Amino acid sequence: MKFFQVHETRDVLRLIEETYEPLERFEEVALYEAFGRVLAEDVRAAEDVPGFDRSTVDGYAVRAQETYGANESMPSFLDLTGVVEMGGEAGSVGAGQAKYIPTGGMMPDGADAVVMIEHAEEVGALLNVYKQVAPGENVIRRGEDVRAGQLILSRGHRLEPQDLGLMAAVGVSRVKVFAKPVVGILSTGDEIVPPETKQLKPGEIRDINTVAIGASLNSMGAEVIYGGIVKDQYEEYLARAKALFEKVDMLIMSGGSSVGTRDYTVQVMQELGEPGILVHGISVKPGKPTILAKAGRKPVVGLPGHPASALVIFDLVVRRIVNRLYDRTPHPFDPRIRARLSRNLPSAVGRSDYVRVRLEKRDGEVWAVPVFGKSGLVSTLTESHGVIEIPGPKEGLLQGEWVEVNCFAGERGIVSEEEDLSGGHAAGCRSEETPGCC
Ligand SMILES: Nc1nc2c(c(=O)[nH]1)N[C@H]1C(S)=C(S)[C@@H](COP(=O)(O)OP(=O)(O)OC[C@H]3O[C@@H](n4cnc5c(N)ncnc54)[C@H](O)[C@@H]3O)O[C@H]1N2
Ligand code: MOO
Repeated sequence: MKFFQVHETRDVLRLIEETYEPLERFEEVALYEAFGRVLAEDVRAAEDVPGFDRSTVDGYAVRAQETYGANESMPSFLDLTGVVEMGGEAGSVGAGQAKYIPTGGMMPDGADAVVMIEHAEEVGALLNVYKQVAPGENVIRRGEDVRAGQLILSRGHRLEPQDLGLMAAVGVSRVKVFAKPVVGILSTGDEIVPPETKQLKPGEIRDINTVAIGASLNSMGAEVIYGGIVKDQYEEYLARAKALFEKVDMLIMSGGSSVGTRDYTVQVMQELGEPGILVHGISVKPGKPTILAKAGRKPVVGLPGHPASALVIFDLVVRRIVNRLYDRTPHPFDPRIRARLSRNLPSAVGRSDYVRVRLEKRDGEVWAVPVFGKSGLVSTLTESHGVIEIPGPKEGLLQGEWVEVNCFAGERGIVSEEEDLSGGHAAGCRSEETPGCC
């Protein structure tokens, strides 16, 4: 009799960290091409940013102590000695003097604060100052943003727009990044036909997983080689898997992961090379029949055929493996949103359950409403914004309990404007289109 030797989720996650190694292929790219790429080395600032003291307002560069006590009825009077030009030398401000300075202009020597133009008045060559300023007021100091020698970004960091801006500021115009991992995906099943198929024959279904998993990989910056659909026929499956395996850094197989008589994925994966199968069966629902293997240095994953299972396991397992290829430390907080559970959820002790939920706003609070449905139903995913975990040791969760919703990555988590849940964005979420969840 065949059965799964299921592994605890936490053991599988540890095994992923310990087993799979970073890619050793790098390339150098210009900043303009670096968005979304993962740094292959630490980046340090070679110089201070800003490189000189700058004004943060349009106003007058002064010596702060000469404005002390100034107010509307008793202004300070200073000699106006000139104008600071943008992008040029600023000269100096002596005792009793002031210079006009635009926002971002270089502070003249001797000046230590800027009076905003709203609080001063030019009267010929004199400046009346109506409000005192403290030393450093309205000034960004040299090196206040970044210090020369400072570590600004670490290896394994995925570059966001603000990171590119920071590197531009310190004069880093090209960066060494990990090569995009090339990931192959192969779907198996006699009943699976391409999505373009107009007329399905009895028993046929269109391939959902290839495109959905491919897009999930693209969202992580991977390059995808679509291996197509292969019949449940061992020799053909093995030949196609071997051919694809040669071209990729990681191989994903969808379907045939269970223990049925025509489920050949385990056998095929075992044939790809040593050390072979590491895990067949994880104590999760959905996704129990997941298979993890390694052939040489390359990760090989067998995803359960049910589309909802395949995508939940992508988020739980495959995402982490791709991050290992990038030597990327997971962000300390994933985009999550706290919500209250709308109903009791029982669960089997010893198994981690991942329950799809839709987020709803009721009386000013965000509620997580379970979206039930078998893992073969893909529409349950588009109706949900994320999943909640019921950890292995728990018997379930209670109605009204606060839960953390692990939001689906990218566009799968869109919450429409009418349903705007948080009035803002979840921590770490930068997408304009996904208030509350991203
Ligand atoms: N005796 C047992 N049978 C099953 C068990 C079990 O523990 N004992 N586990 C069930 C679970 S849970 C899952 S999940 C599935 C996983 O099965 P496979 O990975 O072998 O997948 P298939 O049998 O090939 O397909 C399952 C289901 O999904 C559909 N499918 C497959 N590929 C695609 C695709 N690319 N796009 C859309 N849909 C796909 C396929 O038609 C099947 O309906 O095993 C259970 N069985
Ligand atoms: O564990 Mo399966 O993946 O529920 O359908």
